[in-house]
Amino acid sequence: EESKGNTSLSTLEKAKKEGSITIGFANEKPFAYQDENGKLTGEAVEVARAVLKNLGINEMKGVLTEFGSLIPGLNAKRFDMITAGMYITPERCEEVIFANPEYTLGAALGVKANNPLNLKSYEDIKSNPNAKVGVMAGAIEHNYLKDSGIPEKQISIVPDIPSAISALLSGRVDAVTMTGPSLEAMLESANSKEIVRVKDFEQPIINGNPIQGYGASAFRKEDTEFRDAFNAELQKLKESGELLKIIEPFGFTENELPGETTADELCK
Ligand SMILES: CC1=N[C@H](C(=O)O)[C@@H](O)CN1
Repeated sequence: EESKGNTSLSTLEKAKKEGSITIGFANEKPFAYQDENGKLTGEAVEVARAVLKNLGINEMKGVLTEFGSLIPGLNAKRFDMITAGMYITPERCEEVIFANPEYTLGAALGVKANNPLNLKSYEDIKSNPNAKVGVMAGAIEHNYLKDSGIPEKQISIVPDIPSAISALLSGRVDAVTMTGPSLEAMLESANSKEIVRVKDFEQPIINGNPIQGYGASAFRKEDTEFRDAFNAELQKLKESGELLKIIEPFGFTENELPGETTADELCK
């Protein structure tokens, strides 16, 4: 605990005073990444940029870290918020607090062209002991795979999304799983006819429901004031329709709008 004397400012007060904030991101296109010119952008970054601007914070500085290190990095104060499109989950809510969601999505599967093992669901991976699936460390899809009953020996954990794609290209894995937008972005940059998205992928059913992720910015537990201020501005962007305009350039549509779902509900 830092001293709470007159001189110690909250994260929000400090950011407002300096007009600047440091965010953690994992270079996962289209959520949060650096473009060709080195500019920090992406769905989550641009939503945060609009919100922060309305809070009087005009500059965002990025700290790149592996997805699995975002929460530890936030809590170690390497940066002051996470803008990585991270899904709100009860486990994560024990370590950080989330703003309300910006979008909602399911999972996707990438395979070799013509899908040689005919993998169309996590169940198909489970029922073929020879099938190996790659997933990014710290990504929720790893939990989905385990919860679907796929043995660990069929799961290959890689540090980031590009490593998942190289594992698939080289044949070290037969499939990769990640969000649809991440897979689409990777297929575009790989620009290879050898790997494809499974079009008729069946969403995994976990606890009786097809999985549905809700992504949001995350903050340290003590920064409730910051999170609440962020939520208030985010709500205005939702009500004005501005949110959709911000996320559309990154491939999101009105189908991905989160509706009225709140972080509170998703933490339970
Ligand atoms: C944007 C994103 N969401 C998922 C998660 O929150 O774990 C993973 O797919 C990693 N990336």
